[in-house]
Amino acid sequence: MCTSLKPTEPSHALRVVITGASGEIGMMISYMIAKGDISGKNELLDLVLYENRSKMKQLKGAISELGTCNLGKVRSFHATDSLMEAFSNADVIILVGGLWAAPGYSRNDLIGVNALEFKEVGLVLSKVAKETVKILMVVEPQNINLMVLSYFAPNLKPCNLTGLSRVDHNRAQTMIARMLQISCDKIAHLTMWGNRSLNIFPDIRHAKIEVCGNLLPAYEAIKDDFFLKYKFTELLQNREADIIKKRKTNGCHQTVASAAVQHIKDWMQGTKPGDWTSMVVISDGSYGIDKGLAYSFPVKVSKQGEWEIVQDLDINYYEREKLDERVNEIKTERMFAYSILELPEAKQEIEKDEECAVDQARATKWSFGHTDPVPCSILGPLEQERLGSM
Ligand SMILES: NC(=O)c1ccc[n+]([C@@H]2O[C@H](COP(=O)([O-])OP(=O)(O)OC[C@H]3O[C@@H](n4cnc5c(N)ncnc54)[C@H](O)[C@@H]3O)[C@@H](O)[C@H]2O)c1
Repeated sequence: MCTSLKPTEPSHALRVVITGASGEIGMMISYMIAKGDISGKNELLDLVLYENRSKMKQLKGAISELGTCNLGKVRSFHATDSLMEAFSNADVIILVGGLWAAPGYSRNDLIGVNALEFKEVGLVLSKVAKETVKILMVVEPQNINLMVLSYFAPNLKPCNLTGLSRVDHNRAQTMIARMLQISCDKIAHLTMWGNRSLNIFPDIRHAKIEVCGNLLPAYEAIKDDFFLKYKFTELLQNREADIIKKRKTNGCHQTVASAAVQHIKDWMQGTKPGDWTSMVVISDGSYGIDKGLAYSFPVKVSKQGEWEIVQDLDINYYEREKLDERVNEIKTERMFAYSILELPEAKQEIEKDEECAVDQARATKWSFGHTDPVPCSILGPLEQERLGSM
């Protein structure tokens, strides 16, 4: 005979934390996760939504609404303005709260303010993070914020930390799919290298497209080398600004939210067999990228949720240059963040850079000049028409 009227629930639920949860992107991510977009078949969720104290009223309102959506996967909702409380025992942490690149803010403003924020986040994580926690950095610039966080939470290992480069990965995949009038899942082996900036470097040369059951190199399937080499990157770089202008909005919230949720799902359940995705991870020195630098690589994830960098892609001279440009950009921004935080590494890097500058000046005498082999051209009306509807 049943002696209790309380229904039984499994004792374990996945504890997922979202910061900046009452913002545009945080709200969308919360909804997608609450309806089960990242959880396994029978997995329940405890959803912890963190906001600044000044936003608690809005957050509680947002939770009231989510709570009436009949989203079957959620066992509990919890709102908090305490990082310590939010991060304790968390299985997944999605960091969305932070300053964004609103008009009037420079990239350096963004780096400076967010560096101070992620110092605090790192310090709290160093005290309460679970050994197995999965942390996704959504706030820009993801690479720098991730390195700051990791500096102040040295107990976290690279396997705990990733950043979002899936936004541009998804955009590139969708743009190719629309060009060929096929579904996105027919496109594999795309990579966004480095960081998310106006100089994003998409790698289409290694991409494959499924045609009649066979995987063809993208260049062979698309048959427009000029477009792929010289115009695709430019289009991708302008994609966000284009959408924002057309929609008269301040950001591509759906794009970022769905990329973040897909990133977490892949990280928890594994990438598609035979394919990979793009993730910002802490470099182990692969492809000659400095060890310890947060950098977007081709990454595959096992069914057990362990990521690894895809190895042995051949990198040509032009790609090498682009990869190294990204490294230099990230290192310069890291140095700026470290100097705001008055870290000893900033001083050391400045000294090292000064030595390098002297060495370079000496070496210039013997080096021969190199110019970028890719001219950056403006789109012709035909391409604009062709891509206008994407
Ligand atoms: N990875 C990407 O490709 C990409 C693209 C666009 C935006 N973003 C990032 O997404 C983030 C959210 O964008 P949004 O459009 O939702 O902005 P939003 O302003 O609508 O929301 C941001 C939320 O963060 C909160 N917040 C601010 N500082 C905080 C702090 N110190 N701690 C916790 N919460 C804090 C705010 O209260 C606000 O609710 C931005 O920081 C932006 O950098 C990432």
